[in-house]
Amino acid sequence: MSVLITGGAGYIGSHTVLYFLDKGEDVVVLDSLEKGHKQALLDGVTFYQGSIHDEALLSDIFQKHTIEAVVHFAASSLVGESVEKPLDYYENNVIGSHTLVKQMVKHEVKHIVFSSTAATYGEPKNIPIKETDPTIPTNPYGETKLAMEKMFRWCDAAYGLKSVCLRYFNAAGADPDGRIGEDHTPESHLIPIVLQVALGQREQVQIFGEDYDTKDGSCIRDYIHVMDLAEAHYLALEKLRRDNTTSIYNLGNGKGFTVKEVIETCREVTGHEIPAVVSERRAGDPATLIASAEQANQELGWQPRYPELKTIVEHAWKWHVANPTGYDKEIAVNKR
Ligand SMILES: NC(=O)c1ccc[n+]([C@@H]2O[C@H](COP(=O)([O-])OP(=O)(O)OC[C@H]3O[C@@H](n4cnc5c(N)ncnc54)[C@H](O)[C@@H]3O)[C@@H](O)[C@H]2O)c1
Ligand SMILES: O=c1ccn([C@@H]2O[C@H](COP(=O)(O)OP(=O)(O)O[C@H]3O[C@H](CO)[C@H](O)[C@H](O)[C@H]3O)[C@@H](O)[C@H]2O)c(=O)[nH]1
Repeated sequence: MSVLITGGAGYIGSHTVLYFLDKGEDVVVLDSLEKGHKQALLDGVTFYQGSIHDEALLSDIFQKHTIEAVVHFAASSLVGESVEKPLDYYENNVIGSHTLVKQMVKHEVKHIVFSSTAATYGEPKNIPIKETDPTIPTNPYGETKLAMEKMFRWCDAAYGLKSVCLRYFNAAGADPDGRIGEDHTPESHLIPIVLQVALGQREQVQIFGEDYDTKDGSCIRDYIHVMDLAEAHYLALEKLRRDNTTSIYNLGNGKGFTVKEVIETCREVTGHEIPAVVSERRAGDPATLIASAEQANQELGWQPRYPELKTIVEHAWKWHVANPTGYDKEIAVNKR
């Protein structure tokens, strides 16, 4: 029995593949490589380069392998881009997932673990945010993820497809052993951008707004280690196998850090000065996003192993120092 991991060559997907392999799972990866990296896949992974839109390819994969469950990362996930190109986001995230799920139903695959996001909440009513809080997305990206969550609920009622939707807060860090890391082009996430400044690849980091209602005026986010996310996917799959029920969980540390605190931690870890300038707010950024992950703690038995921001930055820094230009130019094929 195999687990199909879509988007498995991307940042969070590749770390999850690593975790699943370490757990002895048989993994099949489908990724278009539009954003992902072949080099992020270690030896021994069965890999198909292609799209979740490709029905024939999906059908082929479901016929060739005995797929027990799907872990579905493949998506477009830039908030700003989604505002400019909503139709692209509906196409890749909603229509793409619809095509995938249709094939799952056809081939009687009954379990899916889905990458959802804190962006489903929009501007939060309460901090920390609970799964039962209102979901009113402020951008098309969050809206498409919420649409998928709802589709899964109806698919449970109609076809018995059981899903676990994981609403991640801010993924960060890298494999502690330095085998793989984060390489997005263009990079939009705070921590890798700050580390690129430390590496001398950018002159400075921009702080998007310092007039928010927070302790130092910059936005607060809940940063969660990518390997802790990977583990949560495994625990979600185990829960599906055990209980066969549909559910939704927040994944975060329950602790928030301002943009300025993140930059300061990066200065401590790297020993570099890291110039920062304050610029305009970025459209669509809520002031504060902090997860209540109590439900995942209790029902999945999930406890983050690397909750400290310093550790998260240290692991990211280790990979960036070893791979200053990311995968394409520096890294050879990884060996487990
Ligand atoms: N990074 C975060 O902080 C964060 C937070 C919340 C949710 N998420 C979600 O987690 C998932 C993974 O995020 P990531 O940061 O690893 O992104 P990523 O871009 O690194 O990974 C996504 C992968 O999916 C692949 N892909 C995209 N469209 C595809 C398609 N149509 N067919 C096949 N492959 C396709 C890309 O090539 C890429 O390898 C996404 O669904 C994202 O929305 C990410
Ligand atoms: O150069 C930068 C980049 C980011 N930021 C700030 O740093 C914080 C974190 O920004 P990221 O871009 O790293 O992450 P986001 O919080 O915007 O988004 C992440 O979390 C979201 C859920 O909250 C979505 O799921 C999304 O996919 C995921 O990337 C934000 O306040 C942002 O304004 C800066 O100040 N300067």
